[in-house]
Amino acid sequence: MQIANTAKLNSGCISRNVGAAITDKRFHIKSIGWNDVAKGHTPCNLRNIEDLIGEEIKNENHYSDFEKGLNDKKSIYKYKNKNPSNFKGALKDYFSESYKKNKKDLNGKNCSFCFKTIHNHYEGEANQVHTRSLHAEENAMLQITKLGGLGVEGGILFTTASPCELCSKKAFQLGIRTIYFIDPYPGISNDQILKGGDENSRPVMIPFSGAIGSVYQKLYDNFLSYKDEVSMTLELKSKNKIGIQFIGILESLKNQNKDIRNLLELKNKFSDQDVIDLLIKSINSN
Ligand SMILES: Nc1ccn([C@H]2C[C@H](O)[C@@H](COP(=O)(O)O)O2)c(=O)n1
Repeated sequence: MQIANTAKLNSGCISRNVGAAITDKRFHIKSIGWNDVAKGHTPCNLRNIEDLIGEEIKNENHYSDFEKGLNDKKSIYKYKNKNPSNFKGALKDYFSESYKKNKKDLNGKNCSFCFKTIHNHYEGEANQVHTRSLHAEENAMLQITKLGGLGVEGGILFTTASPCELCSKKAFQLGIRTIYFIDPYPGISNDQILKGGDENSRPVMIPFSGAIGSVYQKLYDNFLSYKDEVSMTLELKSKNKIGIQFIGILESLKNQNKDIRNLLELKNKFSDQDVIDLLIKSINSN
């Protein structure tokens, strides 16, 4: 899950960042994904409403024809209301006034917009399908297909947000048997998809428990190599064993601790107590 959690930092979605990792049943990693736009599309965090709400459209290739209000003449799609009649108009209507008034409060931050939120707002819907990104789980599944990996039947999906209905169906179809998740994502995917069908093939949803993110890092990061830590802990207690064997450790710590640096530079000989005091001080200050 820590790998899925790290993968989510790649996401350019401005609504939610999600990471996923798929393993086989023995926890060998098969693929990693995060929510991201289709290759070649520009992530939302790099786009700016200013490109679209002015008279002239800027940075054209970062926006779809639909967003630019240039719907294909043959398209049967229409916004329900006359005003705004297209997405460009909707974006202006949604943002223009508040943007003009409060732009300075962004302190130079890019004014990105969420297509899904605005489109749904004018449609009067709450449709998750309008997200520009592929979902993290979906991207992890597609990575296996794209790069020709082995099957994941019986495998495990780790995802930082529980899967939506579409990704749940795909997980089911791939034969994934266990889904670990952190945040519950709203919707009926669990009741509608994962608890449907053949009981013997249903993936089981398990809320993740354990250290994650910076807590994981704090818990597992070594201060010293474990070998040195054990020998130091055991041998510091027995007199006259210190001397030379700990000079190596002190050397490796000297850049982190100025007391150790001073001691190594000023003294040729250290008493056992010097070494013990410094190491304890150094461990405590870490
Ligand atoms: N299980 C999930 C749930 C959501 N998302 C992604 C898709 C969108 O990029 C964003 C949507 O978040 P929200 O519905 O909160 O706007 O999160 C995802 O990758 N996996």
